Amino acid sequence: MRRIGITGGIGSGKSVVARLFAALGVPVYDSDSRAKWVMAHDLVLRAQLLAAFGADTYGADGQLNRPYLARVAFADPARLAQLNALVHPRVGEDFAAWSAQQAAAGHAYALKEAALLFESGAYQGLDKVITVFAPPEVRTARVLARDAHRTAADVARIIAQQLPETERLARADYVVYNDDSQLVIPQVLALHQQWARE
Ligand SMILES: CC(C)(COP(=O)(O)OP(=O)(O)OC[C@H]1O[C@@H](n2cnc3c(N)ncnc32)[C@H](O)[C@@H]1O)[C@@H](O)C(=O)NCCC(=O)NCCS
Ligand SMILES: Nc1ncnc2c1ncn2[C@@H]1O[C@H](COP(=O)(O)OP(=O)(O)OP(=O)(O)O)[C@@H](O)[C@H]1O
Repeated sequence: MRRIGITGGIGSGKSVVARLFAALGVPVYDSDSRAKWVMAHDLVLRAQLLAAFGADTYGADGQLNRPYLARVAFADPARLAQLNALVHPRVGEDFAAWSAQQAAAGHAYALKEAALLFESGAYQGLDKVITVFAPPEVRTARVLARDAHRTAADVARIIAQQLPETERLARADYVVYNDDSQLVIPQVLALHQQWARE
């Protein structure tokens, strides 16, 4: 089974494109939601996060205090690197177990959706990588329309902490253009037809 990564900057349309592949029956692993799951359920990781980020990391209900962690992590690259160093290896293990199940189920390929596929090194375990492209101004407008709690400054800071668009495009095996320059569904269908039968 081929393991294909799908990445792109915040608001590029990774989730929309991943949902199109899912509609075609392709298994999709969402790194963002799985990262939050392991942060909430892995007891060793919980202890590490509490030691690194303090008691406010989890609320009284035991749930991850995402606004607190976002504020601390996104304000300081060193703290963000510390968070990533704790979380990403666990997400890698979780993905390995998940993708083995998909291979056993007989799928021709599976997708791993991750905002930080290159930044986290997770691309190394994959056969190919798709980058979903949209220019920063389009991505910012989409995120502001989607996330009421985010300001333009928040989005700019997150974009600044992510890989430059040019590098994400150069390192991709395939690009899905989600910048209104062309329809997205035909691009997804063309890639699916290439992998579904191999
Ligand atoms: C810090 C957290 C709790 C903030 O959660 P919150 O729901 O407020 O933001 P969300 O997860 O939607 O992130 C918003 C956007 O920021 C970007 N982003 C997320 N995590 C990171 C990160 N570690 N480094 C840089 N950018 C990131 C992504 O583009 C994401 O779409 C969350 O981002 C997190 O747990 N990050 C660490 C785990 C991780 O790296 N997840 C991504 C897996 S690839
Ligand atoms: N081509 C498009 N036209 C209009 N809206 C779009 C388009 N593509 C995505 N969107 C919208 O833009 C927002 C961002 O898309 P999506 O959530 O798929 O991006 P993402 O890359 O997964 O973002 P994040 O990194 O924040 O998870 C969503 O509200 C989505 O509905």
